[in-house]
Amino acid sequence: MLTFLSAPPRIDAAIVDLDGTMVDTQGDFVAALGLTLTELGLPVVDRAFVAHTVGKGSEHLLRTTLAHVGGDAGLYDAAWEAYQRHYLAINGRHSEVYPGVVEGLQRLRSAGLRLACLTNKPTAFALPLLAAKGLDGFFDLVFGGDAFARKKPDPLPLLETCKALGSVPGRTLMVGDSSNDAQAARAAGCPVVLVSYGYNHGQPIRAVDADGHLDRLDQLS
Ligand SMILES: O=C(O)COP(=O)(O)O
Ligand SMILES: [Mg+2]
Repeated sequence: MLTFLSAPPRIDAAIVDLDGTMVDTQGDFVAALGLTLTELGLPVVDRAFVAHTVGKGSEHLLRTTLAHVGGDAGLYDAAWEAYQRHYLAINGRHSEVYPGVVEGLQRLRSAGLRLACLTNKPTAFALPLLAAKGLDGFFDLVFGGDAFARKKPDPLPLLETCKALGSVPGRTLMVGDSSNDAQAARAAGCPVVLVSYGYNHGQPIRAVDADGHLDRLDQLS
């Protein structure tokens, strides 16, 4: 499965990140934040701001956005209610599956691996997005950022996902797009490969320690 690595580990299962790895969701984040900020009478944010800020969950994105546009921290609860409402209404409308993702997931499944999607996005956003993009059928399990007590880059969500998959971390491949995924994988003891086209807080992904870097998920072979 990881023949592009010099010493490929044996893999029984894979954990795949969602935003920036399988689906380019930047447009959904910009749209839902725009509707939320407009409702609150605040200025909107652009794509570049979202690309730098996304990755540590929706609560972090919203708090950072409010601070960036000069919104009072006391607005957070109202903003969170509005953001969830708007995000669920537009979920997937401004998002695209990256080239090679379907083929890559098909390869992982044909290799007999159990698959989980593990994202920092709330589970209630992740499930309908995967379904809308026709990706839900690939996954035995889907866990969002609210599924466990801590989010990536903490290793806890990976360790819990390995347990749920019935697979040991050393044989469970993490596929992600950011240092959150890589740090969580390293701390959990999972091999990790990173895609080159995602968000990674606006930083170069090849500088992030990983077992390999891919330009498309169908390079997994
Ligand atoms: O919602 C986010 O902040 C990013 O989610 P991800 O873990 O799927 O990249
Ligand atoms: Mg990601």
